[in-house]
Amino acid sequence: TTVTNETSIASGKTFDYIIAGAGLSGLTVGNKLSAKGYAVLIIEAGPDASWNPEVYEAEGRAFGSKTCNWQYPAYGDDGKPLLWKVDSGACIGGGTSINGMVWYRPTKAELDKLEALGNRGWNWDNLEPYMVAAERNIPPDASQIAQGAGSDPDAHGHSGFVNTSFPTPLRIPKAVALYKEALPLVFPGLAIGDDLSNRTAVSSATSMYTIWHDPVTGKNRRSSAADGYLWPPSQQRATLTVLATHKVDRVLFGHDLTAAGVVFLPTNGSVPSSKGPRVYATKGVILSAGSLATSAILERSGVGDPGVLKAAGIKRLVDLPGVGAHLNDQPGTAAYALVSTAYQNDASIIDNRSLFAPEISLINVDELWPLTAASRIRDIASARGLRSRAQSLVDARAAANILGAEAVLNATIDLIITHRLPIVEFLAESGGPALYAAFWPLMPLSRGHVHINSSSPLHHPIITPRLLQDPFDAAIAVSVARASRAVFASAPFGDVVADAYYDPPIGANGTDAEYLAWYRQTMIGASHWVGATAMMPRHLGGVVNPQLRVYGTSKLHVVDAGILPFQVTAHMMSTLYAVAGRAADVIMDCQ
Ligand SMILES: Cc1cc2nc3c(=O)[nH]c(=O)nc-3n(C[C@H](O)[C@H](O)[C@H](O)COP(=O)(O)OP(=O)(O)OC[C@H]3O[C@@H](n4cnc5c(N)ncnc54)[C@H](O)[C@@H]3O)c2cc1C
Repeated sequence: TTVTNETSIASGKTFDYIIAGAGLSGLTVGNKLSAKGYAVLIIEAGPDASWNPEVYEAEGRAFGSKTCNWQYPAYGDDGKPLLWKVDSGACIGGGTSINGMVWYRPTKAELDKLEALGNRGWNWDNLEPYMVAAERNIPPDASQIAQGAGSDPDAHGHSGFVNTSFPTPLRIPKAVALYKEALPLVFPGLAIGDDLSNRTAVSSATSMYTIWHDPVTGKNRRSSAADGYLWPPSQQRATLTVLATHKVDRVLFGHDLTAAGVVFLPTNGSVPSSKGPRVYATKGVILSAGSLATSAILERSGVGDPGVLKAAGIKRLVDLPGVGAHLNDQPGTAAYALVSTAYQNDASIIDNRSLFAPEISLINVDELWPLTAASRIRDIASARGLRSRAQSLVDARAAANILGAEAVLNATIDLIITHRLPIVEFLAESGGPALYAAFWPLMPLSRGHVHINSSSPLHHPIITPRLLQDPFDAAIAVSVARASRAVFASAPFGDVVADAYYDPPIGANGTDAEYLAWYRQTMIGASHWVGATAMMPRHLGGVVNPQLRVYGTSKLHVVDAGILPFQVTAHMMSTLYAVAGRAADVIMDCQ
């Protein structure tokens, strides 16, 4: 495999396939296509950062690090910048080079819902084998099992390329034991188990990560998409070329809007975009630049909402208002409890290591609202149509998007009500002088958008997250924030916690308005962006069809997190490796 920064490797040349973005999806698809003998070029905007311990050491990355991170600005509806920046992978490996590495699987119900939204073939039965194929699970050892870790062999793959395992040593075992005792007291019915990938039996467990333990250095190492699909000696092949530090500007179309290649340029801006070199593809162009960048490439190529294209000075080729609409992420924040001084130096309670969230709990409506679940569900079910209409009118100004928003909303409500899928993720942690919980609504109904406002590929996309705009999301946020305080105020923490209401200093009698105001002030996106190029029927505001082909074009596909129309109730990677694996087969079948 050739990996280079040299423009000349691609300039003026012809490949079978060109892929934009060497992140999770681009590397998975590129690996599979090149294995079949196709000549594949992947163009990645960022560098190869595999030499950097911030990337390869699982615990080497400081929070908010700029290494391999676009740190995109985000904006409110008023166009003013928000206080937080959006983390997004910016080197070979994409998000998997900087992410939190948490690994567990989604459920059958939600993957089947992809198909129910009009995407034939995209269901659990077809995707699960790809999840299995991607993973190489390393079971816990006896001491990890004794501390609550466990791995159900049926819920994992065992001979893939992405390593999954528990950290050595496990983190904060005494605190995790207290969390396991306290959480079901506050969320009655929560099923504490040993493997969150087996969701038929478990809804809270010790976390597993995409890591492996290196006995030579004694450190936990990240297992990124590049570690799995690009660097291994067994995966080297003459048919794969990766051009790093170059950005795809736009797609070149031939006759009948058939994708024929791309214009690209060095990410450092050393070549003006009007002079960007071209590279050609005979079989297709695949956009895998991620939820936050693929829609920008489409828009610069003339595919998108006519209003957006006009404002950016781009000639319209395909009227596709779903591009950049339906953007969705989970709004997260954290609440802290002060640990009594006697325990502040106890490493089994506070270790200040950075493998995030040693215990993860997934909480459903009955557990969040034990006394009022039925009436809450009635409220949300009766308001569903009105809500999506109002929201989408603000978002996208297009009829198809309103219908699409409604279809997604109905699907989500069905998953919450009929399948009792979780609505909150609760992550147990400690740090500094405190124990703390981070949390977010897991399947938020609010939706934002991401668009360009200029034709330059060197300008960042304009991300408008619109987190917590929907009243249902806001109600969940307030309730889980309150519940987090109750966890730290519960009997199991009696000895360890000195102040359950340490930060924010809002007491048990704080009002909903106070909790909501604090939540809005402190929240950031959980980095699980989906929806910007949704796989849905075109009349619902979809951008790609079930073959992942962009509507109105030929030989142009999107394969990345943006094609998911809604959140899954698991961190993204397990689903995305499966989606990308199947996508490669679907795209080859199109030939
Ligand atoms: C901070 C953070 C923490 C996360 N934690 C977890 C976690 O614990 N568990 C989990 O499962 N998921 C987690 N995720 C989410 C997960 O990493 C992403 O969902 C996943 O990487 C998305 O894959 P993708 O292929 O869509 O895009 P990415 O992996 O982001 O890849 C897109 C690539 O395209 C490149 N690119 C962008 N624009 C262009 C262009 N114009 N031309 C060429 N290349 C371009 C980017 O540099 C990037 O390398 C996290 C993400 C982040 C950012």
